[in-house]
Amino acid sequence: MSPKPSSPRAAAVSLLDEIMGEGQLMSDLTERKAFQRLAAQDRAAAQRLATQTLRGLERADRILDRHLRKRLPLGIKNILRLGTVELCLGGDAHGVVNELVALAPPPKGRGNYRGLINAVLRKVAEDDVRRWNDLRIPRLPGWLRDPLVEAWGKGAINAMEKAHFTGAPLDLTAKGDAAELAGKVGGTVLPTGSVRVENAGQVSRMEGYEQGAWWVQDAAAALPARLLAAQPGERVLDLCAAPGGKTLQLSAAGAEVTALDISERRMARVKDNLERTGLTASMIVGDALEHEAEPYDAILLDAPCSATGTIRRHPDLPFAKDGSEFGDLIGLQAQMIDHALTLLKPGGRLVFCTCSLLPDEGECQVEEALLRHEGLTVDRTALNHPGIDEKWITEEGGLRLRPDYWPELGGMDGFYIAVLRKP
Ligand SMILES: C[S@@+](CC[C@H](N)C(=O)[O-])C[C@H]1O[C@@H](n2cnc3c(N)ncnc32)[C@H](O)[C@@H]1O
Repeated sequence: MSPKPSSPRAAAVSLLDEIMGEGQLMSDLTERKAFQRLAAQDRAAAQRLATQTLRGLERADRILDRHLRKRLPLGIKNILRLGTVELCLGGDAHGVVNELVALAPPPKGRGNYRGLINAVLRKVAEDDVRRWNDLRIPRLPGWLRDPLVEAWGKGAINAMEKAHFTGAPLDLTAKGDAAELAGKVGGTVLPTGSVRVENAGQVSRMEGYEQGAWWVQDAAAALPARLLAAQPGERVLDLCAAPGGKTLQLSAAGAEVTALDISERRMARVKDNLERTGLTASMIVGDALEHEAEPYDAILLDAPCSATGTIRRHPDLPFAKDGSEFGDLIGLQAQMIDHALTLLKPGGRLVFCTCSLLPDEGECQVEEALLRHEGLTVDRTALNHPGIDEKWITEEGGLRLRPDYWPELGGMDGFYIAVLRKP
């Protein structure tokens, strides 16, 4: 069931239905016309409701299991999940229950979902709200938890799940001076140079947005371009560029940047971002594997990947995906590394990175690239950057970033980064 998104709650339930029922990602769904027809504040509210429901889904299901005797259609279950999470997070019972009851179809024959939703949510409001904080931190689904436990151990995964449940603050990259920006937006400068803002409101209303003084970019996602350390006038290729956070960093460093991405729709966002910030880059819509050009001084390859490092910000991913596409992505990443090396000058540097927690998309890719390409080396000295903890450096000389790092500062996205040097 997919109610018309006439209100934030209706839109949030539709998002949940399509994420869990059809394997769609929230970032794609929120760009659709039906969603865009909502007012800006309703869109934000719907996303917030769907996001908090996904973060608390396991807890909601544990509570609901005590009240439900039979399997329900996904749409009805999602109404109950959203209501349970809202009530447990302090939502007003009267308003929440009444509106959610109306989202179910009217009673027909023996099916009365409205009556069921009303009865169950009222019980939740009376009996279960106080239990919420005693329930365990929601776990990742087995298809993702198992390989991650194998890679990083149970303790680390528990800590990552805590970070996923907590969510993420807003991180900005300054076009100019980070300390000055932090002062203007009421943020703090992180050890690696990003600016972190707690409890930020609407991004487009923040100081400096219109002037393009900064862009939104997680602290971990800002590191690949920092480690590439582009010099003024260098020819740099951003091989999978959209929506363009790293392109902006390379351009702000004074490099002559070519930004390439296969997606025309996503490249339009690179264009918007360049316009807002007053930065420049040549833009190409095309397949990275087919790109030919004069050799570049440096290449940044932020390859398409499982995005499992971004679950703090995108809690829909574990519910929309099941890992079946990851094998193809791993193959594509290796092909991209090989092709990127053909586009690089001798002595040039290739920064390979993925926002993934899976070693197959990080450490293993680099180990295998070193075996395939004689003379290719990992530049460990490039990791000599403020804020980088030695413990993050991997055996092969890359950088492993995880959501459970910096817990006292508010965490970071999961990422893998390595700076490779062509012989
Ligand atoms: C991780 S995202 C890049 C994020 C970007 N670097 C940033 O910082 O904003 C990966 C990108 O790879 C692009 N992509 C996927 N397959 C590609 C291909 N064969 N050639 C070029 N780009 C591709 C996707 O469209 C997506 O925008």
